[in-house]
Amino acid sequence: MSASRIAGSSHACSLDPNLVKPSTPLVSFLERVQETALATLGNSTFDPKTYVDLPLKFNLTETEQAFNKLARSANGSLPANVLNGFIERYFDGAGDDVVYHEPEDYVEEPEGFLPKVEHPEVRAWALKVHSLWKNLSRRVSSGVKSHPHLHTLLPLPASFVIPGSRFREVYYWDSYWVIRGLLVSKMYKTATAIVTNLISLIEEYGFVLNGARAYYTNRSQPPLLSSMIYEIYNSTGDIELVKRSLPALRKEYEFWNSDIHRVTIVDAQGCTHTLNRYYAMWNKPRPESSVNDKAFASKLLNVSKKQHFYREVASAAESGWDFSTRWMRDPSDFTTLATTAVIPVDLNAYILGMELNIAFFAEVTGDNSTAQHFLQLADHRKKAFNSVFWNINMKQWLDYWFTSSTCQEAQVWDAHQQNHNVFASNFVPLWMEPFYSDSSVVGNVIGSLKTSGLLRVAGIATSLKNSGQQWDFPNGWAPLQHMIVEGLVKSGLKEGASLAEEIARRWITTNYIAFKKSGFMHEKYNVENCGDFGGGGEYVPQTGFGWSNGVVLTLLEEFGWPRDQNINC
Ligand SMILES: OC[C@H]1O[C@H](O[C@H]2O[C@H](CO)[C@@H](O)[C@H](O)[C@H]2O)[C@H](O)[C@@H](O)[C@@H]1O
Repeated sequence: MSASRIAGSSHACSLDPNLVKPSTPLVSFLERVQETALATLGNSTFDPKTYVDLPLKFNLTETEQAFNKLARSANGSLPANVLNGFIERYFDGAGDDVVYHEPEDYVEEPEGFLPKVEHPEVRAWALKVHSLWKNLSRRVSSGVKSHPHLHTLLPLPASFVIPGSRFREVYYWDSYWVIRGLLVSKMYKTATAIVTNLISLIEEYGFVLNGARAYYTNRSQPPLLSSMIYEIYNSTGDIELVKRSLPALRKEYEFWNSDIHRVTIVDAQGCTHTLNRYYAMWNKPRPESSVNDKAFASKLLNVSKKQHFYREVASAAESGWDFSTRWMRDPSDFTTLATTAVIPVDLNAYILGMELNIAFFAEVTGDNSTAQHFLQLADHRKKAFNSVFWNINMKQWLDYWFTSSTCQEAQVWDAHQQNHNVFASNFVPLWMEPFYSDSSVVGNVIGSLKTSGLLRVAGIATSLKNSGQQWDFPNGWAPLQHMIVEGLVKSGLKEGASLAEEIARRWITTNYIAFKKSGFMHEKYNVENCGDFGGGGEYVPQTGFGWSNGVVLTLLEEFGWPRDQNINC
């Protein structure tokens, strides 16, 4: 459907409306502190996440008692000096429990670093990007390990790389691009340490959490762990890593195929397909954004509507695309988020990747029956892609929206329920071998990508909707474009290679310009007029952020930068 509103009941696909993974008493208490801080300090520079990241100095009971004794005004506020005094006395600073870590495999210029980058300025910049791994490397403090109940930070066994800025902990899908960049930097140990942490989360919680915080235990993020392991194995041949990962990966596969994430759909030919969706085990405000979520929910009239909305919000966070009109029935109304009613193309592409990677790992470790089993699962999913997602007219794969609330029962496929809006995710299947190796599919997809409107000044945008949401135009900085680029290259088609190169050139150039003009770690940079790329304030590459560093280094490795190639637009 091309209309911007997507049909269906507002309660599509709720299983058990009460399905919730309880959070800890510390998280609930810190949400109260967050609420008081907002009432006291006001909205202007308020970051709710800061408050749920505060480590306790004393035990929770004592802290809570002291907090309850503070005299509040009717709206719940405190005098600012009282609040600040309380926070200073009872808490360490947000992030004090995440300490710098000196990566043992970091050297200033690794041997064989980016041989194809000859341009002296670009090379110097690439080395600076490389040096950021040092700035972004962390481990948990010893206090987190000895007194875990005082921290929302989870006690991970190894070091990790954080995205940066307000994100002071390791994130699931960010780690994929971080690891790709670390491999370019020849930092194999650092890359493996990240995977060790993610595996430990599966061992503890049954899945990889959104991020390593107590308030992220109700959801995951796009499942890219098997791809991280695949890339490390490809670079190092570390078969021991593969062996120790396999049980965890199979556990993660079960998580994504459990009742909450699994959906069935009967196609136009009467064949039944099993696919997956995002679904958070949560129906309350996200603790790290509690005050914001509550403000949105305030217009909803009853508790069950609010709970439903909160689950859709948390499920959008599970998608990594928080937030985008992609998940909204009405793009102008945030409370119409309906993430759990969508069967997303990209999620299913990642799970297809997981099936193929598990099959590959089983094969290299000599477990042929597991390999065969997962190849069969991948084959079924490939068929589902063709029947459920593929749109022959648009020549791309489209998200599918449920029509009714009974996603436990198989639904019958209806062409009108494909979402005809264009998103970068519509092209992510190109990253997968069954699709990039099919030259007629790739040929068609290249044509539709070129005319999609997604190709912009900084590469591929995430969406075309100018909604003000983080993952929509003009803010959509798209790490996903790296996957699309890789698929285009792997297709072996000349046209694919030149389109990939063009996308990479745009991403690298605009990131470089942003760096030159405002340095690293700006939250937003307005690329104004970028010569033949166009521009006009459309895109804001986040130079210096963990995953954008990874994308820059990986694209530079693939495409290089000749001495005589212009870098200024
Ligand atoms: O605090 C709000 C949200 O922040 C995270 O999401 C965003 O940052 C992540 C880290 O870079 C990134 O993985 C994600 O795609 C971004 O949208 C967090 O993951 C969310 O769960 C959280 O609600």
